Amino acid sequence: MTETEGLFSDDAFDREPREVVPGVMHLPGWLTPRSQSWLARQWDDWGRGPIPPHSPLINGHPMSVRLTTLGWHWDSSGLAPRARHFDDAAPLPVPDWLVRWGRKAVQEAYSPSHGGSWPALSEKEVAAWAGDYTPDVVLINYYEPTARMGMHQDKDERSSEPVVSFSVGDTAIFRVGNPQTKSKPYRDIRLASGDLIVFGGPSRYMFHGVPRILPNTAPADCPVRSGRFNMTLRMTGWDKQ
Ligand SMILES: O=C(O)CCC(=O)C(=O)O
Ligand SMILES: [Fe+2]
Repeated sequence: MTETEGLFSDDAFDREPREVVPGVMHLPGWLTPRSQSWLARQWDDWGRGPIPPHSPLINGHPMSVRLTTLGWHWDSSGLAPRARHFDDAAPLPVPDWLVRWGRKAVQEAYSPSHGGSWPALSEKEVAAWAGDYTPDVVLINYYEPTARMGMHQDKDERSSEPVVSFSVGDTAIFRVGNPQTKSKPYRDIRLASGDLIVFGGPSRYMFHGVPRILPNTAPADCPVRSGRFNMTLRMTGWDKQ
């Protein structure tokens, strides 16, 4: 990015909650530094679980991120209760505290106080809906500063409830696309450490990706010294039986 682009990008002005496009709410700095540290520490514990961080293959090529999951296993063929390539291990469960964070995220992101055009519900209606939000799968990605993620849709879930995404560590350029194509129109926004983004409704199946990580941009007190974690909470709508 040139200096001029940096000066005039949307984010240079605005670290307030905002609707990026209908259904996509960005709440900068939503996680406290303490919560960010907590999440970073969990990665170490989760990584020692039955499914160690690994780079799934997409069309035979390893992704540049390292991934582990909670609740369900993910690979390019979709979600499964057990991990074929890891001795059929079952992932660790989604902890209750993370479900609660997901509910709070949905409630706050879609609060009418932020002026989003979707879902056009009252505060009370949003609270009732958010109270039922029960994510049963979490994908946790670690990006080295050189890692990226190509444009894709999150569509392995049957449920169309929103995706809740938390970021910790270096800032990412996050590409908010459209539901039809991997190409334009899209908008690039910065997801910094502690940012929350929620995408649902008309944007639940938008294409999105991470074209770039901005190295050495994590806050000084962030326990992630290099690179970035992102975790996405989702409801699968699938039954394990
Ligand atoms: O790292 C991000 O912000 C996005 C991750 C993502 O799109 C995914 O895990 O499906
Ligand atoms: Fe995604």
